[in-house]
Amino acid sequence: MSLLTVRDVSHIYFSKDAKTAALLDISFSVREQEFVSLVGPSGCGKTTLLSIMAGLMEPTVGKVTLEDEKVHPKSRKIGYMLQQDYLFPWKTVEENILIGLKLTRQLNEETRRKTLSLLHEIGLRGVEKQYPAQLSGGMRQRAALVRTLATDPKILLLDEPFSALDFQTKLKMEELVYRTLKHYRKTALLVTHDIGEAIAMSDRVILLSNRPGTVRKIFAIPEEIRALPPFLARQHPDFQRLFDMIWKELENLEPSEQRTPS
Ligand SMILES: Nc1ncnc2c1ncn2[C@@H]1O[C@H](COP(=O)(O)OP(=O)(O)OP(=O)(O)O)[C@@H](O)[C@H]1O
Repeated sequence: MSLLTVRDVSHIYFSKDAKTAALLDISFSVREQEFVSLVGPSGCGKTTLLSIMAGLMEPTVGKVTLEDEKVHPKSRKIGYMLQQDYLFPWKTVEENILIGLKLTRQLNEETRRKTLSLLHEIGLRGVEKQYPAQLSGGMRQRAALVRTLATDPKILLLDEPFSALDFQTKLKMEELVYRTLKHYRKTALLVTHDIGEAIAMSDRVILLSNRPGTVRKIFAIPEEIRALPPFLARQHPDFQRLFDMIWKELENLEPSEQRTPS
């Protein structure tokens, strides 16, 4: 069943002396418990599309619905995780991960206990009273993941959440996010520049064209790769074939100076 639907979305940025067409006629849907990635050339409108899906921006044309209702920025059904963790530096880890619950008036003994137990499950026991500056980049992103999951959103929108991390930490975070979202049966949409990450984590990969971004192709990841966690998925014999297929499509789209494999 479709959880989130993007229907005929186009977006134009208007400024004083210019018009920038960012997205053109985008339609797709995300099913419950599905993990979908969005990849595409730099500047093709991925972040714009994610902001529209989060209800933070109104598209020029078209609409996005979540469980058949138009998305809006205050919806508790949407969780957002970004490249920067945006933890409040003056608040402890515990205060940070409980902030969404507090703001949405859902904080009680049970939600507090559940959130702290999630913090412990993902390996952050003992840091509750510490401040974000005392944690490593990977630990901060883990805390940000707990904060996002605390309010029990229906869908998580992930905007390059691992791109600021070193390679080893990034692989560990991919694994952790994948396992946590599968365990809690969450639906997710990931924007990434990393084709390997998209294949390893997703059920489907949507490739956008150059700006204005349109849906160029949707790749369904074969069951035998989908069933594996990211680390093992990357070692599957068909992984490289898929990577090359998407890379080739992307390469045809990129301006020539940007053609370097990631
Ligand atoms: N506020 C804005 N006003 C005008 N133009 C904008 C604005 N925000 C984005 N754009 C333009 O819209 C296009 C799409 O931007 P967007 O950030 O959505 O792309 P992206 O695919 O996420 O980029 P990247 O891969 O580099 O992160 C770009 O050409 C960008 O310059």
